Amino acid sequence: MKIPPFPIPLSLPRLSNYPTTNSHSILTRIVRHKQQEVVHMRRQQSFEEIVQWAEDMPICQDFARALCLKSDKSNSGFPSSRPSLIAEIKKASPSKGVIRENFNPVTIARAYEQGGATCLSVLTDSAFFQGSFANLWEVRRRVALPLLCKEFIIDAYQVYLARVAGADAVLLIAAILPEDKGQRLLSLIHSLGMQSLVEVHTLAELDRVMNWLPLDMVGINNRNLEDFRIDISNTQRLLAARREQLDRQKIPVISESGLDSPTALSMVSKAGASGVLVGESLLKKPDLEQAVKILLEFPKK
Ligand SMILES: O=P(O)(O)OC[C@@H](O)[C@@H](O)c1c[nH]c2ccccc12
Repeated sequence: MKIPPFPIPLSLPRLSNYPTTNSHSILTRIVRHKQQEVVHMRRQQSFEEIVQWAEDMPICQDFARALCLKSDKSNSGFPSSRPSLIAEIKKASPSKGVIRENFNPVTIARAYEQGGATCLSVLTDSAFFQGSFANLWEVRRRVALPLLCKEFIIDAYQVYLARVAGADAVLLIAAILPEDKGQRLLSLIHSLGMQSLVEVHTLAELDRVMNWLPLDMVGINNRNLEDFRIDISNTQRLLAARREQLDRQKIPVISESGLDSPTALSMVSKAGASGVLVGESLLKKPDLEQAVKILLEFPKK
C-alpha cells in the first residue's frame, strides 16, 4: 500500500480582490476562487497519483447509517424529538470572520466526541473559512467518528483529495452544481466508497436533486449562501412540502446552520430532520464538550 505524503504540501493561490458589489454574491466569489485553486493543485500534485492513493485508502464508515441509528426513533421508525448531531469544526466564516481564536481541530473534535456528537464536519476551505485538508487528515488520524468533508466541490480532484484525507462523506452544494455535474460527482463519490450530503436551500433545488441517484442524505441549509441570512423555518418549509417523498425514499434529512438551542433542534426534528449540522453556536462557547451536552439535552416528548 502506498502511503500518501500527507499533509500533501499544496500551496493555494492568494485570494484576489474581486469587487464586492452586490452583483457578485459571496458564493460566486468562492466558486471563482475554487476554480483557480483546482488549477493550482493539479499543477503541484498530479491527478493520477491522487487517484492511486485514493484507491489504496482503507474502507469508509457508513455516515448516514451512524446518524440514523443514533437519532431517536418513534415506533413508526421516523425521528421523534432527538436528532443526531454533526458537529462542525470551522475556524472562521465569511460572514462572522474568526469564530474561534484558539483553534486546534483535534482538540475540538475530541471535545465534540466526548459531548455526544455522532459525526463531525471539517471545513477544508482555506481562503474563506481558514480550514484545510490537513485539518481533516489530522482529525481522521486521531478521532474515530465518521467525517464529512465540508468543501465547495466543483471538480473530481477535490473528491479524490477528500478521500485521501480520510473523509467518509463529502458535501455537494446544489446551488453551485449546474446540469448533470452534481450527478457525476455523486457517482464518483460513491465509486470511492464515500457518501454525500447534498445541500439545498430552496424547494426548486430540492426537486432538482431528488433526481440525483442514489441520494444518501439531503441537507436543508437554513442559511442563504447568497446573502448569509438565516431562517431556521426553512427546514420546516421544505419538509412540509416534500416530507412524504423523502420518507418514502428513506432519505435522511439534515437541518443545517443557525441552530443554537435545544428548542431549535426540537423544532427541526419535529419537522422531520434526522440530524442537525451545528458549528458556530458551539464554537463560540469556551467549553465545547459541555456546549454539546447542553445542546443535546432537550425535553423528550
Ligand atoms: O455555523 P452554523 O451556523 O451552525 O452552520 C454550520 C453549517 O451548516 C455551515 O457551516 C454550512 C452549511 N453549508 C455550508 C457550505 C459551505 C460552508 C459552510 C456551510
